[in-house]
Amino acid sequence: MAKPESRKAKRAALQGKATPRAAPGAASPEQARQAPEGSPDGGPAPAMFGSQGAASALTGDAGDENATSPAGGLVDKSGISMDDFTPPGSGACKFIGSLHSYSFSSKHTRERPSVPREPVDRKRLKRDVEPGCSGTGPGPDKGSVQSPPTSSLTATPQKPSQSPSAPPADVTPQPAAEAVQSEQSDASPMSINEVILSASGACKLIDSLHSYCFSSRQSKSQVCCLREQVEKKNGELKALRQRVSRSDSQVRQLQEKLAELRRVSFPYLSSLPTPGREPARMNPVVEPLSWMLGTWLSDPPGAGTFPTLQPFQYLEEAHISHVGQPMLNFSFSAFHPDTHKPMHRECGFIRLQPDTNKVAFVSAQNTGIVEVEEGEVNGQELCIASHSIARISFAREPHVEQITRKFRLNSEGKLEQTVSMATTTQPLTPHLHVTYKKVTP
Ligand code: HEM
Repeated sequence: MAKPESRKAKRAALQGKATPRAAPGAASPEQARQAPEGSPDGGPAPAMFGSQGAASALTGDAGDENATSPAGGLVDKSGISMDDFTPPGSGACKFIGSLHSYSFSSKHTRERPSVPREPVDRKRLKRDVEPGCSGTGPGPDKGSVQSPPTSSLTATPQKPSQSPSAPPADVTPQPAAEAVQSEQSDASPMSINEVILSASGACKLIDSLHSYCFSSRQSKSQVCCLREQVEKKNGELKALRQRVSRSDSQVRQLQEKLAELRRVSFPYLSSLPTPGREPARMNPVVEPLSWMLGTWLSDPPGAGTFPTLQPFQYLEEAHISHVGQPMLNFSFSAFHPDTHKPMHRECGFIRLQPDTNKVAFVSAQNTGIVEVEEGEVNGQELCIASHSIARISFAREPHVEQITRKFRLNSEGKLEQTVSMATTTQPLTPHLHVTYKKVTP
């Protein structure tokens, strides 16, 4: 609520618009009474500019828009003229004046639209009725209080209470503070004045705006940079996808070609069991040898001996399987324990004479030997001895002349193989011993 004194001061200022405007130092006695005591020349010292009372004396009433300046200068719709904010000899005021220029232009710009905003209309209406309005219409003060602010620039950022460097509210003399309240509610150009007069606060505000502009520009350039990178990566991704797609189609073509070749070259392959098919049921004939089935790995490494040889070690994989036929298929592959280089290899079949425990062991070895061993299976032990041995014509000497083997499943569930042999130079002597651990069912 504006006190009567404040309203009176405003009314006086309003009336004073018809007369040449007084110089800042020649404010009305009432305004002079409101000025802070510390003012050097009784004029509008910076602290005094924070007082709405002083500002009111300079500019006239808030509702006095588009009034003509007494000096004949340009006056804003709100009654503000540039002269009001640029007292001679004040550097700060010049700076503030530039802000006012912005404020003015901003205000004009915002009021330029073809469809005027409601507050503007209301103000214009108020201006029109003011001179002839004595009782029924709103008076200058009343109208000012009811009118919403026409410019956000004139009110929000420039309130002393919101500016960190603005003079504290309790420093303002009481009448002036009341005037401030009155003028704030009017959203008059006085509000602009008030904030502009707190120069350091305005500077900080502008600085912060500058830094915002700068960081915004930086961010924009970073965003541009990132966009370029993203576009580049998208291009690369597209190229890679095309390559993958080409590769996929090539793989498909090769698979089709391979299938075609298989059909042409091996017409019978198409009838072979597929890998996903269930394993064949074991033929009952070979059931006494079922304990040998599986894939086995030497554990520990096999040990080799012979009178003519240095003892040696080896790794060996034994694979013993069936395909439903009355026999087992086997392959033994030995490797060097350090280099894993392939060494001795052999593969063949183990047959059982039906309804007996007689076993025939048929093997072909990479050393050029083919042999048949025969023997018996008893429980989980198979003992066999060479029945016939043949070799290639250029087989190395000394030639093996006799071979005996023993397979057994030990108490630990491991498979053991023991091999002895006789050569043209040595009698029957142990040559190999290896224990295998099962690695597949
Ligand atoms: C039943 C199967 C095998 C037979 C009949 C056989 C036979 C022979 C014979 C006749 C020799 C020559 C001995 C001499 O020079 O006095 C030999 C040597 C040798 N055997 Fe076997 N062997 C068999 C399995 C293996 C296995 C599984 C290994 C494991 C790596 C192996 C490793 C060797 C080695 C390292 C030598 C000495 C170097 C060589 O002559 O290559 N043998 N073997």
